[in-house]
Amino acid sequence: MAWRIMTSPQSQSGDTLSRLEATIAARRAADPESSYVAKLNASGLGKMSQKLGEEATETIIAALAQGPKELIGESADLLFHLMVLLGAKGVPFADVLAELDRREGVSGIAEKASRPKD
Ligand SMILES: N=c1c2ncn([C@@H]3O[C@H](COP(=O)(O)OP(=O)(O)OP(=O)(O)O)[C@@H](O)[C@H]3O)c2ncn1[C@@H]1O[C@H](COP(=O)(O)O)[C@@H](O)[C@H]1O
Repeated sequence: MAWRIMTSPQSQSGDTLSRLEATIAARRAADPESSYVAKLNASGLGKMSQKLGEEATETIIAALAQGPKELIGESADLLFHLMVLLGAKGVPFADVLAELDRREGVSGIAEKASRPKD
């Protein structure tokens, strides 16, 4: 049976990640004892990058060996940690969306073939 993922009306509006970006910005300077976002920021870019890598690995494991519920959970962790890293680097999420918009309609195969040869 095909899986049907239930989405909330809120997440369908497409601004979930934008709201998360604002929350992360607001929590960055909070008390690391009570805020995970602040704790991550206090620990530095190295730790944030390491967490992103760990969540990517856990997402891969979920995809290969677990079910949709686990894949959804790990994907949420992955996106959250990516948003924290982008925030720490001062990269607006809108810039990432703009890059995706720029790529829209350009086949990955064609784009790769058009790259200059070494
Ligand atoms: N979306 C999230 C979110 N997703 C995952 N996590 C946390 O990410 C961590 C990842 O779990 P892990 O087991 O991999 O991490 P860990 O082993 O506890 O960490 P390490 O000891 O390895 O560093 C957990 O502590 C999760 O609770 C999140 N923490 C916060 N948010 C959002 O950020 C907002 C602000 O959070 P605070 O800054 O904590 O107030 C929240 O209201 C949420 O909207």
